[in-house]
Amino acid sequence: MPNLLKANDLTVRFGGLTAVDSVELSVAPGQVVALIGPNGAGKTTCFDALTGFVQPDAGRVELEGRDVTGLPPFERTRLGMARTFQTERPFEDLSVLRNVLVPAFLRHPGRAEAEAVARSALHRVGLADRADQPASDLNLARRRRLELAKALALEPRILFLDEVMAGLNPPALAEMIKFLRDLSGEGMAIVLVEHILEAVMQLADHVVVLASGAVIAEGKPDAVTSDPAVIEAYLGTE
Ligand SMILES: Nc1ncnc2c1ncn2[C@@H]1O[C@H](COP(=O)(O)OP(=O)(O)OP(=O)(O)O)[C@@H](O)[C@H]1O
Repeated sequence: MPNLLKANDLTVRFGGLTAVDSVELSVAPGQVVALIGPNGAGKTTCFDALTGFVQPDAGRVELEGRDVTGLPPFERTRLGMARTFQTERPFEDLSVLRNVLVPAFLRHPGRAEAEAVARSALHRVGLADRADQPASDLNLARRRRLELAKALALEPRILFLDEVMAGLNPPALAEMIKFLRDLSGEGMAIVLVEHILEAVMQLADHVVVLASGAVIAEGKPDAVTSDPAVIEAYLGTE
């Protein structure tokens, strides 16, 4: 299957620190790729460079063969990329529906169409019955689902999820894993930054391990998590 997303030689420096060091990555439609690695390994910075929130110092990002390296996030969004953030930031006083309408309007300027897209995204994540509540009423698991609904309302072809499972209790975690599996089964490509290895093992088709900004291992979840270099990277720094 041809690649949907491809990154070549992606490099981000902060002063003397190379936070992302010549990373190569490709993602096919429907594929779940997990970026893992110890704290400070460069996962979020790599995400930021892929989605346009940080401009890389070197390298290239392609979406369906088109060079998007210089494009700002909103233009990448228009081309089919959507992301969630490590800390969810809903408009607390707005209703759950209105929170999802904001991204839906980016693609659909007409109210009726935007609302249909927003309601469908809420339905998808199991929040349809909360549409009229203020976002501030939602518990952590539902706030995470709201973040997903906001991303889905952008009608992406590739979703970037930054630690969407952190802090979830076991039933909420299992629900999220099932939901993401279903999405990928429908052809959605997903790139995850995730610390919960149990979720990575269950979800990822391909795991990329970063340490000090560089890829130190990649492959199937089982092979990667038993790789001595990976174990060493985790034990050596945490
Ligand atoms: N804006 C910035 N300015 C300077 N240094 C930064 C900046 N953002 C990140 N860094 C540094 O870059 C390195 C990679 O950070 P990053 O947050 O990408 O790692 P991470 O793997 O996502 O970590 P965590 O798992 O803790 O979220 C770290 O050393 C961090 O301190």
